[in-house]
Amino acid sequence: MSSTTKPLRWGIIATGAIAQHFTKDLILDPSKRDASDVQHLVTAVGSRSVASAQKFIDNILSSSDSKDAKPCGSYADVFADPNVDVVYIGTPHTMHYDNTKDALLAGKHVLCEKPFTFDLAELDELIKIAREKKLFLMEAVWTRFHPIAYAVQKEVFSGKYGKIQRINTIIERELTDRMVAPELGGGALLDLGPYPMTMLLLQQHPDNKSHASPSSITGHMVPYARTGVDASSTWIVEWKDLGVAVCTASMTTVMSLERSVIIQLETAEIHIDFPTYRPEGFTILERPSKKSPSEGEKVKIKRTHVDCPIPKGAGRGMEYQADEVARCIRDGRLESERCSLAESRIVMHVFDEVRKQGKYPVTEGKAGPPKGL
Ligand SMILES: NC(=O)C1=CN([C@@H]2O[C@H](COP(=O)(O)OP(=O)(O)OC[C@H]3O[C@@H](n4cnc5c(N)ncnc54)[C@H](OP(=O)(O)O)[C@@H]3O)[C@@H](O)[C@H]2O)C=CC1
Ligand SMILES: O=C1OC[C@@H](O)[C@H](O)[C@H]1O
Repeated sequence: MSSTTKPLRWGIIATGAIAQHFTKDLILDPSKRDASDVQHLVTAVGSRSVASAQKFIDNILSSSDSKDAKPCGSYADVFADPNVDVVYIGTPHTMHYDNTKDALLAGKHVLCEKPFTFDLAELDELIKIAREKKLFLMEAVWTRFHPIAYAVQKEVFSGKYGKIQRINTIIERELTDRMVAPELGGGALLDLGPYPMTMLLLQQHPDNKSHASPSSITGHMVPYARTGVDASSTWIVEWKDLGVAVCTASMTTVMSLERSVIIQLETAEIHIDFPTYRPEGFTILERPSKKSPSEGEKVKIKRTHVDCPIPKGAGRGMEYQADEVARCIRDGRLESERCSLAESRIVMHVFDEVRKQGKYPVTEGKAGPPKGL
């Protein structure tokens, strides 16, 4: 850590599971992951109860440079704190819009958990406010910053295996109460769907900020009997000239499958390991020729496994996105190129369409029913 680096001062909103994971990674020494140009400090923690904020500080921050973070018994107190530069939002989905909006209106930069918002209309409003107020805004798509994301893109865009023909990507996780609560925007699509979409977009858009919307979206949802949200969703997305992708997000089964993504190129397949949200390796399977084998012919496939671990000294892998936020804010950039708002917009647009076709139930959350139902 360079002593001249000015720390970015974070306010953490909510004290739940992911806010804890993120904050533990955030306070790790950046120089241990070759990120000596940034420094992070947590200056405030906001919760619906001040006791919970204090407990979070005691458990997570007490032996760090951030030990003096202020416990706040409301999110509003964090937004109003002059010692906070950027707010991390770790509340349930249906609160992301209100929380992000309040933070932006209070003049804070924002990093918000996935899914960014409940629908595209909400996201567009947030982008408008951020641009008007010249504030940084990004969805916390941590996988985009993992070593494997860069390594797979390098293989795909090298051109040596030809163009992408198809992508097949799947995520499966055991459900929790939050994940099936309609009023919290529960369901497989919104909770898990961002990961297949990230895997897909990383391979489709080398510049990470294409504005092209898919030429077709077809969605199917299987309801979860107890609450009516989607227990699993499958959607097919197609871009002109970019091949077709089949994505699945499911809470019905949890299998130890061998791969989370299959990228089929003209002369090779790339299989990315599980789990879809944090893979650390992939296999390249090269075919000897583009032609189909003749009957009885044994095709020799060359298999190369590539390890891409989150390096030792790093945490769970949530800190890389925080480094990106710090660099963007330091350099006066209002948006990340690697995790662009255009890509988040495509995700929300696809989800809106899948929910419409899959007949996702009207939510009682603050965000209201998905537009178009
Ligand atoms: N990037 C990633 O890898 C992950 C991202 N996520 C995303 O993070 C968000 C939160 O998920 P997660 O941390 O698992 O959820 P939790 O239920 O563990 O935590 C959510 C927190 O939000 C606050 N909250 C405010 N209002 C409510 C409410 N009505 N009901 C419940 N909690 C409320 C609470 O904090 P308090 O009491 O302090 O106010 C609560 O602890 C989700 O949008 C999810 O998609 C989740 C897991 C992984
Ligand atoms: O974002 C997520 O990634 C990891 C999963 O365990 C979690 O349920 C989900 O919200």
